[in-house]
Amino acid sequence: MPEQPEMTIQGWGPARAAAGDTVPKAARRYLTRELGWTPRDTPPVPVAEIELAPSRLPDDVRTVLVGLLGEENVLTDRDARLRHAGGKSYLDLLRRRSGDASDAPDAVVLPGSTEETAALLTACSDRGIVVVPFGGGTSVVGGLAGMDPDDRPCVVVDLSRMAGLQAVDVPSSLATVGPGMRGPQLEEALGEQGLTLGHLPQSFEFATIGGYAATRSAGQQSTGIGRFDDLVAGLTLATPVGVLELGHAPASAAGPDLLGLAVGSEGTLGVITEVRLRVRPKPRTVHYEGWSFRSWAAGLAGLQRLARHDLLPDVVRLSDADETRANLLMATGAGARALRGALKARGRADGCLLVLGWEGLPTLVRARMKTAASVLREDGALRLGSKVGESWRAHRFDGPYLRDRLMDHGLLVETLETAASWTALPTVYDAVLRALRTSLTREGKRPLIMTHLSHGYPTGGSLYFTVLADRDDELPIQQWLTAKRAATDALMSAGGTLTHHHAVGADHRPWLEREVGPLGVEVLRVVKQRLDPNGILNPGVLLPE
Ligand SMILES: Cc1cc2nc3c(=O)[nH]c(=O)nc-3n(C[C@H](O)[C@H](O)[C@H](O)COP(=O)(O)OP(=O)(O)OC[C@H]3O[C@@H](n4cnc5c(N)ncnc54)[C@H](O)[C@@H]3O)c2cc1C
Repeated sequence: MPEQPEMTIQGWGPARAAAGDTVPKAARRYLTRELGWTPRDTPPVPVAEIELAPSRLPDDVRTVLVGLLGEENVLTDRDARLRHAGGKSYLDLLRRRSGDASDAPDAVVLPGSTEETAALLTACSDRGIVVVPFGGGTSVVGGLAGMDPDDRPCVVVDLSRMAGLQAVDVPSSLATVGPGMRGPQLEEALGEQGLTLGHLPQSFEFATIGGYAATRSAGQQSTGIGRFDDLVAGLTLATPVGVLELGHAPASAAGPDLLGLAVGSEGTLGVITEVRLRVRPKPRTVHYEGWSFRSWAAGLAGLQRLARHDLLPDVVRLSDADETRANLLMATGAGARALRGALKARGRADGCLLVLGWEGLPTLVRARMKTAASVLREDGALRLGSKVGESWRAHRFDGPYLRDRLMDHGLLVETLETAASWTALPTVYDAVLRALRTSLTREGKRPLIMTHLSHGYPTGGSLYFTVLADRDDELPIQQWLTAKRAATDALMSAGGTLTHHHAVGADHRPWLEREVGPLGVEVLRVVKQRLDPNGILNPGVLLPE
């Protein structure tokens, strides 16, 4: 199996790049002007200085776990515990960069099969040990916080030993995959058989199949191929009280959908130990292109019409005017200069950029593109060509690397997302911008909020906000918590969902009751009580305190 590189502890990627480790000049200039930002050096403390309390794993529990998994698969060393402390949200990174690893587990265990996982869950349940399933560690909602009201010792279950493509049923387009497998390795293995899964979130390089299923992830192509929920045909869930095998036939009317209950359970009901995925042939044609709309409202209207006529492409990404301007002004090179010039010449300097991606059989792609183009032109859209689309595609995984560099120089950088109906989208958009601007504006400092619509549906779409602001060096955590709380209240009041794809985690759980109602929360509690009677599975996430 291809190797899966280890993630750095205080940021994104396999290791911090030594060369070119600065904010590009154009971005520095633009952000200084926009934000009232004072660029300064705010590097992370050396990893060796991160504080870590001694492991609290009782000796007798360690002996039991070693008996089940082998000495080499029960780790209590500093490096293993630090690598499994929390996820990759802005707040996670702030903590790790400041030397705080108080959320690190007491031990990391690596089961190799469903049977071993089930046995370790029963052992931990019997002994009151908290268990947090861990995929790629890319949660941005505190999904790995391991917070337990009773402060019991905590074990992280790392699924990287279960990371293989186990079987492919080509006629049925089904692949059976270990939960710890990451996207690039899965795509490589499927590609050898002419197949693809096509799930491409921005965290693609490090997130895992089990993590996608546990959080109901959405990828950049989810408009075309569906969200991860749609790609899961079945899965195996190991719980402290037994193993559930869910999803056998291509479709079923045998009662309520238990598979749907496991997908999105965020490690609170069990550990996903195998996933059966719907795969497809690799596309024969791939075409990405850029368009420009005069305004955000015109862009939304254009996409809405495409959605109504079932003409949405596989990738849809409409940037608002602020995101378009920021991307154009921070981009460097001859291509970016030419695009800026062309847009200015055609009176579109303040317009909104739309990236569309089409994949599949050549004749179908051509026909879909032609029909969609005529609809978009009726809405006043201007075709910019494939260079713009290809440039976005080439850089689509760059964002998190730049985030590290911006954090090195005193910036707050975070994202949030929601989804709403076509009718509610403009109100949700306005409400979130207002809330973020109000909470992040201080003397001489204002935030830059860049928004795009991605993931189009017949009934609406998802909004994704990227927030940059000069960091409050005294109270950086409080600064973001205040803004996030205001934005979440605003988007829910305006008709948006609590989360379209980041999941609930620890950060969103105070709002879950508002999303599903008190009875909805009660139903989830009853299911958890049955599968996890001692409440050891990821106690700090999903369900409100
Ligand atoms: C830079 C960046 C970009 C991102 N972009 C996207 C995006 O485009 N789309 C998107 O949907 N998300 C995105 N995310 C969020 C994150 O990548 C997803 O939530 C992803 O699905 C998490 O996968 P993971 O393997 O890293 O899971 P982890 O972070 O390890 O875990 C996430 C949650 O799932 C649980 N879990 C993990 N594995 C299992 C398992 N086998 N069984 C049971 N529970 C399990 C954990 O306990 C935790 O609660 C992004 C995150 C970052 C940092």
